[in-house]
Amino acid sequence: MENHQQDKIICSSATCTGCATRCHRQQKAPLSRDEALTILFERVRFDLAKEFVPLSQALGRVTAEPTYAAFSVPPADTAQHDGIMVNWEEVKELLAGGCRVLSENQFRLRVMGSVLEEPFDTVIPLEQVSHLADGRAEIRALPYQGQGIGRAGASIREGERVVPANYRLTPANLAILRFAGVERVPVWKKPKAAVIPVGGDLVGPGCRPGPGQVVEADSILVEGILRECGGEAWTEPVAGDSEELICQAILRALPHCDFLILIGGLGRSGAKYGDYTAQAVEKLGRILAQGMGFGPGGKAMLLGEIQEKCVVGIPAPPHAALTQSEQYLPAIMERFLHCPCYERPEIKARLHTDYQSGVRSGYHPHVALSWTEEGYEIVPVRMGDTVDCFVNATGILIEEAEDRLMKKGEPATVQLLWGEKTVRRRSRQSD
Ligand SMILES: Nc1nc2c(c(=O)[nH]1)N[C@H]1C(S)=C(S)[C@@H](COP(=O)(O)OP(=O)(O)OC[C@H]3O[C@@H](n4cnc5c(N)ncnc54)[C@H](O)[C@@H]3O)O[C@H]1N2
Ligand code: MOO
Repeated sequence: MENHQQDKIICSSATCTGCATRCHRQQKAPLSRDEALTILFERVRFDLAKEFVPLSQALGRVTAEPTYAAFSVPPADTAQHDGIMVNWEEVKELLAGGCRVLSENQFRLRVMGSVLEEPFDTVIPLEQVSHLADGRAEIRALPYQGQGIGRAGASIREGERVVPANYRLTPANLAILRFAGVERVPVWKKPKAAVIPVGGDLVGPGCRPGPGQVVEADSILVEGILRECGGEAWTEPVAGDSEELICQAILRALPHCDFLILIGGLGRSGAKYGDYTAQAVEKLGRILAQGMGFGPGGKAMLLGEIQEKCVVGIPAPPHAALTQSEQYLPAIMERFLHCPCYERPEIKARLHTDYQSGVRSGYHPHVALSWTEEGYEIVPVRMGDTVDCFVNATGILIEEAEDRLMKKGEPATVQLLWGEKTVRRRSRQSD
């Protein structure tokens, strides 16, 4: 198990970088996000039940099975335009005999959408027909056989697969399902997550924090990301700083959710310094990975399992919660829903300043982008729980290498938080 807390040689230094102890914490490379998720996905089940929902409630839901057309559309052969229905063989013979005039019983005037009538098999559009005063019709040329007919099932065939399984339903999908006679669709039940903030220093929403206190805000971030991915999430009361209180909160929430998110109490010094979350997870289940790659916050990130359910520990400093939640939670939701949850286009851009990646991991900070004549430039935002980081950032800088000084002007990968229209509109003025 890659759990640093179980290493035998471990120092108690608060700063775990480059010290002389050479403990296991320094010698082991942290797991990457993908390695940690692979361990989680191997050990924990991510099963969801199916449910049928009416089309009116199916937007954005993910299909659990393919859906098939209940009937053919159109249900019968129909005229594709206003015109006259004719029998093609009869018209051919008339024209061969040098006559272009049809008597009243040789055609029928019909509007678009009219069902084809025996013995007719072709529709000549009105624009190509002259009506004579005596009720007869004159045509100009021989149409091709079957011209102007929309065949039964030409749009949709009865039994045809309309939407495959594991497909997130769009408005267009709902329209074609309705057209094909499907009114209830099988979808995966939304993955349900209970969120438990941990910390005696937290005060509720709308409260003014006193010295040493902070408003509990990480849960609304986590809930929002989960909902954007198609999940259902709610926040439990804050758990105080003790193993027992955290265990009680976990056991209260666990029966009602598919997976559990704990926020905070994950400091690497553990219980010795008042952080009990990892200890509580170990007491009730097991830690599968802790202390993963890329900062901010990766050192405290935890994945575990309690009663066969996935447990995620998110570091609490808000910018760390932001970074880690955005990188882990959509991946977990994708595992539940078998379909992409959060797609961010990646671009290459040039660094406007030097950046230092994490000492024992990579770096995924939020950044602003500046749109210039030569393309995008990556401009830092003010880190931490700042408006700059939470509002003005338009991308995430992706650097996997550890302990690397990225130099000004160097190309780097950025995940865009929006499409380019928004990113350019919010383009940061760089100096
Ligand atoms: N001895 C060490 N201490 C710490 C280390 C370390 O390596 N050695 N790493 C630091 C780093 S880096 C991180 S990241 C944090 C991980 O912190 P926790 O997840 O344990 O966070 P807490 O201690 O519970 O809280 C930190 C801070 O965040 C604010 N906070 C907490 N909960 C919320 C919430 N729900 N909403 C908004 N803000 C929240 C609050 O100001 C807390 O004081 O560990 C460091 N320590
Ligand atoms: O891991 Mo933390 O880098 O202070 O947020």
